[in-house]
Amino acid sequence: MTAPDLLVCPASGSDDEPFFAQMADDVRRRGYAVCPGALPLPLCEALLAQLQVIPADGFERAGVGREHNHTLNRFVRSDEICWITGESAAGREWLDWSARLQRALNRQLLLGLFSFESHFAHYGPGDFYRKHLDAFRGQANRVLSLVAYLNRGWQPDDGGELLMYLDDEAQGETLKVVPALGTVVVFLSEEFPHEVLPAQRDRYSIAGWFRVNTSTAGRVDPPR
Ligand SMILES: O=C(O)CCC(=O)C(=O)O
Ligand SMILES: [Fe+2]
Repeated sequence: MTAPDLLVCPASGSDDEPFFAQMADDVRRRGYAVCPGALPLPLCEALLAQLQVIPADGFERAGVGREHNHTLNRFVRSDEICWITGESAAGREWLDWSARLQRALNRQLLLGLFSFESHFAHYGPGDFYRKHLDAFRGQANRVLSLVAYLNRGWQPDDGGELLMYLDDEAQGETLKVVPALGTVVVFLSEEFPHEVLPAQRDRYSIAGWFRVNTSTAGRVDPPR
């Protein structure tokens, strides 16, 4: 099992556009991008401060599946989540940043991304999210997954990596992403099974999904 060379995005500069262009290019060429330092540090800090003021009951046990298929399943995932609605300044700043990324991806990849939903996730020591796909071909309108990490000073033996299965069919090539502060991952939701390995310490991230509009008469999807 070998990991491919990582194409690392430029890690400095206040302008997001070079990061967005690199992400679009990587997604076009291979379906995913891993971008250390892509989430601007002031935004990381605002989000970390926001995490500290969310009351304990602001987090809920994460579930699996959508709408009426939504179930809690502790064998699949054991993290807790808090949806980002844009009520806080940090939440709004995050949604603005994601909206700019969405526009850049639409411009460069013509994906027709239409809406975005995202939540904070907290994995306590030992928590996990087993191998899964974020969307299933044919039914899903989740097109592109986005994960941003909010962990300072993550050490190699802290664990908690995102394990991506790059080609499930053939050689079983995988890639481990360290959940370090500011690292952003985007990938085609239907294409890449992935899992979160248990960590030794608290692990914070934001997981989000860009969706296309699959509304038909009488059924509004994405639900609002
Ligand atoms: O936190 C991560 O690294 C990935 C989380 C994930 O796969 C999900 O929430 O669907
Ligand atoms: Fe996922």
